[in-house]
Amino acid sequence: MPSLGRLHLITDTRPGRDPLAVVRAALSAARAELVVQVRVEDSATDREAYDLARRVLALCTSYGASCLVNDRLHVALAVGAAGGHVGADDLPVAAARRVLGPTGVLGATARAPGTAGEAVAAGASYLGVGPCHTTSTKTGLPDPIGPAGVRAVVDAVDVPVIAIGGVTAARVPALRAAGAYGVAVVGAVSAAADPALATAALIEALTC
Ligand SMILES: Cc1ncc(COP(=O)(O)OP(=O)(O)O)c(N)n1
Ligand SMILES: Cc1ncsc1CCOP(=O)(O)O
Ligand SMILES: [Mg+2]
Repeated sequence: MPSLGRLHLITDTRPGRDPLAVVRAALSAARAELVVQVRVEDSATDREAYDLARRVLALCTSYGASCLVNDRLHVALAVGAAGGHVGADDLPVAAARRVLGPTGVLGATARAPGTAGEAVAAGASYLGVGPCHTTSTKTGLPDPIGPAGVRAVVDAVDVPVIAIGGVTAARVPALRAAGAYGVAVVGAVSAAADPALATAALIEALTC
């Protein structure tokens, strides 16, 4: 399995956004270091998810970057993505592992050491841990766990921890100091005036 990239860009497909333009800009800055996770609204059809994932994967492939699909593992398999990401409302991790097979990249959401350990035992190859900070991109989330919460999970598992939720370049050093392998972002890139510049700043912060 190729090593996991440290910067995960999650697509923002809310109305009025242009996820492909953002992915193009981010790839131009991060190139093979980027992981793009295709995430669509729950209301999107499988056909819409498939069409976006196919386009994102083609862009990623041209830069040697990886593409994952959130929630809809059948879409990940259908387009030939590297893997997928599941959380509490999705397939259980063990079932997701069976769907993706032994070599697929499988991310699982966790915010506490206990559930993190269970996810790894069930087959997760990385963990998305958060929300680390307040986010305006997703509603209904529990309180942020901060870098200390990230550290607690990092100490409990032996897979890469990807910190998520309100991550900005300025917040990366504290998350890395807490042991995060990398970060996942929506707004820090998608809402930036210059998504390529914002991506470059995140990569710079991750490589310091
Ligand atoms: C890297 C990463 N971490 C966490 C999540 C959140 O997944 P989930 O809890 O299933 O919530 P949705 O994204 O499906 O709304 C993620 N997607 N990626
Ligand atoms: C999908 C998801 N899960 C936890 S926070 C989040 C969204 C993160 O978005 P942002 O980087 O804009 O805070
Ligand atoms: Mg999910």
